[in-house]
Amino acid sequence: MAHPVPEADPCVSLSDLSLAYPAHAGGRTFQAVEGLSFEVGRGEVVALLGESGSGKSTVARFLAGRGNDAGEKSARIKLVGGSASVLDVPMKRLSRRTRARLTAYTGFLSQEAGATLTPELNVGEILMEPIMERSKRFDRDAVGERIAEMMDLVALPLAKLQEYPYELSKGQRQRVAVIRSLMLDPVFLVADEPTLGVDANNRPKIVKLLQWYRERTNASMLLISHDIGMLEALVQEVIVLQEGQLVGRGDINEVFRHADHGYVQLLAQALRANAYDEIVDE
Ligand SMILES: Nc1ncnc2c1ncn2[C@@H]1O[C@H](COP(=O)(O)OP(=O)(O)OP(=O)(O)O)[C@@H](O)[C@H]1O
Repeated sequence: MAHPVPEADPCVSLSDLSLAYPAHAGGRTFQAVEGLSFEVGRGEVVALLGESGSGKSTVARFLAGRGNDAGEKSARIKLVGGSASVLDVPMKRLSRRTRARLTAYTGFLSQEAGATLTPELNVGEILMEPIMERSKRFDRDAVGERIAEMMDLVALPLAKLQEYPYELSKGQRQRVAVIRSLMLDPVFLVADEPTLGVDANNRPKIVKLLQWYRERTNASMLLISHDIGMLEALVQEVIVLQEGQLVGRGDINEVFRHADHGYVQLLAQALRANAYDEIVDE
C-alpha cells in the first residue's frame, strides 16, 4: 500500500492527466480536464488561473484527495487518462485507507469554505475538530498557542473562539476556515479562492497567514486565486487553464508579459486592470 512521503520532491506530478465526472440523468460522461501535465516542487507555490468552468476546482479537489468526497455520485471525479501522484502516492484507484493517509498530509480549503463551517460548533470547537478527530492525545497548550497566534495574524479577537458561525461576518468565517485548513500542519495545501468574497481590508490578512505558514513549514501549495495581492506575495509559477486544457504556464511575470495565447492575454489585461502593473513593474 502506498504511503505518502511528506518530503517528496516534486510534491505533485501530473502527466497527461484527464479527469471526468460520471454520466448522470441520461447524460454523458463529462471530461472536465484533458491532457494536463505539470509539477509542484517541494516548497513551491503554484497558482491555477482560468475563467469560470475551466477546470480549476476539479483539479484542486482531485489533487487534495477529495475527488470522491462529494455526496452525490455524479460529482465524483474520475481519473480517465494519464497519471498523477501526490507525495509519491499514485492517485489512480486510491483505496479508502490510502486516501485517509494522504488527506492527513494535504490541507484543503474548498471554495466558499467559510460558508460550510459546522453551524452547531463554536469557533474554538471548529478549529480543534481536525485535531480531535485524529487523536484525543495532543498537547493542548501548544495547540492553544498556535490557534492564538493564527487568530492574531488574521486579526480575529480571541473572544471569537466562543462564537458560532452565524455570529460572524462572511470575512471572519472565511478567516476561521483558512486557519482550520492549517490545523493539521499540511505539507501540501490546496486552497480554492481563499480570499473570494472577503472585503479588500481583510484579504491581506489571509495572505499574511498563508505567508506565515509557508515560511514556518516550507509547505507546497496549489492556490486558485485571481487576487493580485495573493499572487504577488506567494506565487512563483502560474498555470492557466481554458476548457480543461493548459494554455499558459511559467513564471508569473513571464507568462503575462509574453502571453501568446489569446485567453492568457485577456487574463493578463484583466489582472493588470486590477493593479497587476504593481507586479510587472517591479
Ligand atoms: N459535479 C459535476 N458534475 C458534472 N460536471 C461538473 C461538476 N462539477 C463541475 N463540472 C463541470 O466541470 C467543468 C469544470 O468545472 P470546475 O468547477 O472545475 O471549474 P472552475 O474553473 O473551478 O470554475 P469556477 O471558477 O467557476 O469555480 C465545468 O464545465 C463544470 O460545469
